Amino acid sequence: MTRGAANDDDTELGELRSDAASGVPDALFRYATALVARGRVEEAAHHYHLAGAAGHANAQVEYARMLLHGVGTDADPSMAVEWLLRAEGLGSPIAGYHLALIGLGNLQLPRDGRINERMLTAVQHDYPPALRAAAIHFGRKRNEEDQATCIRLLERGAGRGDPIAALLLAERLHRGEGCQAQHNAANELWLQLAKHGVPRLPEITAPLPPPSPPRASGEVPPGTLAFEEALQPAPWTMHSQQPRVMQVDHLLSADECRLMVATAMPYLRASRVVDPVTGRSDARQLRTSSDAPIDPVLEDLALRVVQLRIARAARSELAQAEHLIVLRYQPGQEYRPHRDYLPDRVVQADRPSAGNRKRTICVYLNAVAQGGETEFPVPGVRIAPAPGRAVVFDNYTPDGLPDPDSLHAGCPVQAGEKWLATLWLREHAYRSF
Ligand SMILES: O=C(O)CCC(=O)C(=O)O
Ligand SMILES: [Fe+2]
Repeated sequence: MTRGAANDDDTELGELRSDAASGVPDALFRYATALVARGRVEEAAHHYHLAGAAGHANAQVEYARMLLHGVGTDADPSMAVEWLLRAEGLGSPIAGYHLALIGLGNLQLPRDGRINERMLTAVQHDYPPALRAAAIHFGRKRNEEDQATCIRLLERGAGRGDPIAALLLAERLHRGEGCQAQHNAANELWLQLAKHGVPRLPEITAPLPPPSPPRASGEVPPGTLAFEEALQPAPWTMHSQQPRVMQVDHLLSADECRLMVATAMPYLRASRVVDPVTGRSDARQLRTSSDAPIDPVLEDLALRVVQLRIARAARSELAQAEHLIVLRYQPGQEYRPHRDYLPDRVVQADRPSAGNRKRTICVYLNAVAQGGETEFPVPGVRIAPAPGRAVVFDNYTPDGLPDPDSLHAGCPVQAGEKWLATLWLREHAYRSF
């Protein structure tokens, strides 16, 4: 039960309700927002819809987000796009940001040049999630100008209250990445964050990823937003042909690894895995780590770009990916030998049209002091964690059957922590946008 739902003393809500009775769009919007804060999402969706229909752009955006994620109403991503286009037509840069986010999936909207244009508009309007995504984008580049842009954008985001921008900025200031080291400024940021209950990130450093190969249209000049760079599949080295096991080095930048850890930290819980025999999600002993399944509601554009990059490194589409999982192993924790494909009954119960988990990609997010390798006992392959490195492997044989030889394990961590991001990739589209 939610706080306000059973509370007749909620005078603030009562006042907002009587204001909303006037039918004035902004009053409807404010009432809906108060309802969301009290967890009354069905009523909120209804009132956002009313305000949106009356031409309130921010209500249109909020209603669209509810349609996109099926919160307070049935999920209807194509209707969500229609409402966002309406709001964008009324001049909302936030609507444009959400359209860019949807466009990355290439399902409800084509993944075209509009993504960069919309992002740029949202950046120019100082919308914090857009600032964060642009900062991380420029932070991958090797030239000084883009590195300085990354710092400036993180400063703008942090100044507008984005805790993740502040965390990323503090790490860069502390280490002098893209700027002179400024320990006092970093400490001040950490102090402010701690006051809001935001802990420091674990230590994550990584070399800058290699520059992406030039496009047909030539090099991207500094200062250009070009998200399509994430589409270029990174080269891999083959460890085994049967089953196929590949390694991709320097896939993610330090900012990208830190973003994943920062997003996951508040949601970590003891891991559960699907028991291959019972199909039940209670075999705790198989995986002793903690994990954070990242609900798509939590995905900002930066995290979508990173996932797109990861999916493409596995020669797959973002839409085929199940929801991102971030895992943390502490000393002694491990993921015992297992296979990632699901029992048929689980596939039947969860998006059967997507098929099974054909391929997996795991990305190591930090340097593990000792242990934590990913081991494939059948081909005898062992891959050591390194920040930004990925391991890609097939769970299916080339003839399209579950491959028992895909057996693998996350070896026990002996010292330090291991952070890992996993995308399980289905045979067909799993996501709806
Ligand atoms: O921790 C590892 O190295 C392996 C993780 C894994 O097997 C998975 O996430 O499916
Ligand atoms: Fe696995």
